[in-house]
Amino acid sequence: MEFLILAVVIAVVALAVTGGLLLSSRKKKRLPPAEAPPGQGGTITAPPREEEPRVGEESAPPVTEEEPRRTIEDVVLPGETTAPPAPEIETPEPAAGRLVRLRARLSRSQNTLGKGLLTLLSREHLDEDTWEEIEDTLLTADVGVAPTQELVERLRERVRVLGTRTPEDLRNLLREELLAVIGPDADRVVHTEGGVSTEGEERPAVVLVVGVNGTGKTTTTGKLARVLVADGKSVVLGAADTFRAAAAEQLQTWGSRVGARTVRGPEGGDPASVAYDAVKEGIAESADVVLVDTAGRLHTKTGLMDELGKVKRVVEKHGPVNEVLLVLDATTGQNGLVQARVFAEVVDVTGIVLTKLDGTAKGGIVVAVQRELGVPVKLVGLGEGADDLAPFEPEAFVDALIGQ
Ligand SMILES: Nc1nc2c(ncn2[C@@H]2O[C@H](COP(=O)(O)OP(=O)(O)OP(=O)(O)O)[C@@H](O)[C@H]2O)c(=O)[nH]1
Repeated sequence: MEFLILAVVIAVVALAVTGGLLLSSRKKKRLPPAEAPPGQGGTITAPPREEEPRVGEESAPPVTEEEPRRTIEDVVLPGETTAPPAPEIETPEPAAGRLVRLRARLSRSQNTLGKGLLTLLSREHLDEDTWEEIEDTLLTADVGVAPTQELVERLRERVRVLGTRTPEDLRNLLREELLAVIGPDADRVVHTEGGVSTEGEERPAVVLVVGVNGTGKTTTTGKLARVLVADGKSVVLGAADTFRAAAAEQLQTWGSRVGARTVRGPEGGDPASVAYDAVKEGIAESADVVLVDTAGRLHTKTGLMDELGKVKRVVEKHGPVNEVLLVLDATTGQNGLVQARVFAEVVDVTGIVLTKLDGTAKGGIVVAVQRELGVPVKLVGLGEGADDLAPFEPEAFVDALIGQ
């Protein structure tokens, strides 16, 4: 019995010893080969944790970035700097007469408003139905309710007095009445006369460009710079729309094409400070005009008011703002009028720029927006081309509409 107990004890001890040996040999296998760092006499040091291979990395070949081969021209010697090639300065088209040159772009308004009205007025019997159609044509072209009623009233009166109507008579009559409702005598000049700054220095004229993002505001600012350069003015641009990084980039590209410097701020920075710096730069450069592109997020009226109000106040530290141009997209119709109202409550708008008039039959918006704000349309956008922004001339506009 004693022998039996002794044999069992020996067997258990033997098993325990063998198991222990096996475990220790496995652990050793997982350790990396021992390294003897210089001067440490073969002390085993485990590599730092992050150097242990991670899942999926064991089989991947080490990534070695191959340096691109440089030619002798690429090597920059100490003291040398690489300057980007200077952009070619363009000569913009003269601003005068652009509307006449671009008149064909008004073809959609021409067909619905101009030719549509002429066809209706030429009917032999101008009965109530025809007058209703004339009214509808004007309303469809976004002329607005009150101006439409006035215009129809005037046309009825004059047609009655006229008696017999030749096509020529009708054309002249319509031309005169459309012109009267647009306002031939309004001041449509973009005022760019400089002055004297609060510090007594020569000061450039300052034009703030406001409007909802997406109406073509930044492009319009860039195109307006070209109009001014074409008129012999030197321009500095202020990229105060700091909420859209691409806007500053876009504006700078427009500026560089006509040699106008663009003052930018950090993305999301204070628009008022960019506007202030732009005017400061304009004074330092003795520029004629500083054009400031502002941000137009219409999220809340108070937010907009705070932001635009601040930009204007800060800029006015240098001297008064000459123009506040409101950019509106002509294709948005009534929505554009709502925007116009909000902006007019926030800043004193002095002129309207109607963009995308080339893509709409709603040329009558010119009348409606002027009525809404009591402010003249000064410029119209008639295409995506760099020189497709034209000073608004009522005569040329009406002639284009009725095909003269
Ligand atoms: N057809 C036409 N396109 C225009 C006109 N004015 C601007 N555009 C185009 O409208 C497109 C959209 O412009 P927007 O989205 O308003 O861009 P943006 O000019 O940077 O405007 P912001 O967002 O205010 O900075 C651009 O491709 C412009 O070239 C115009 O008068 N006619």
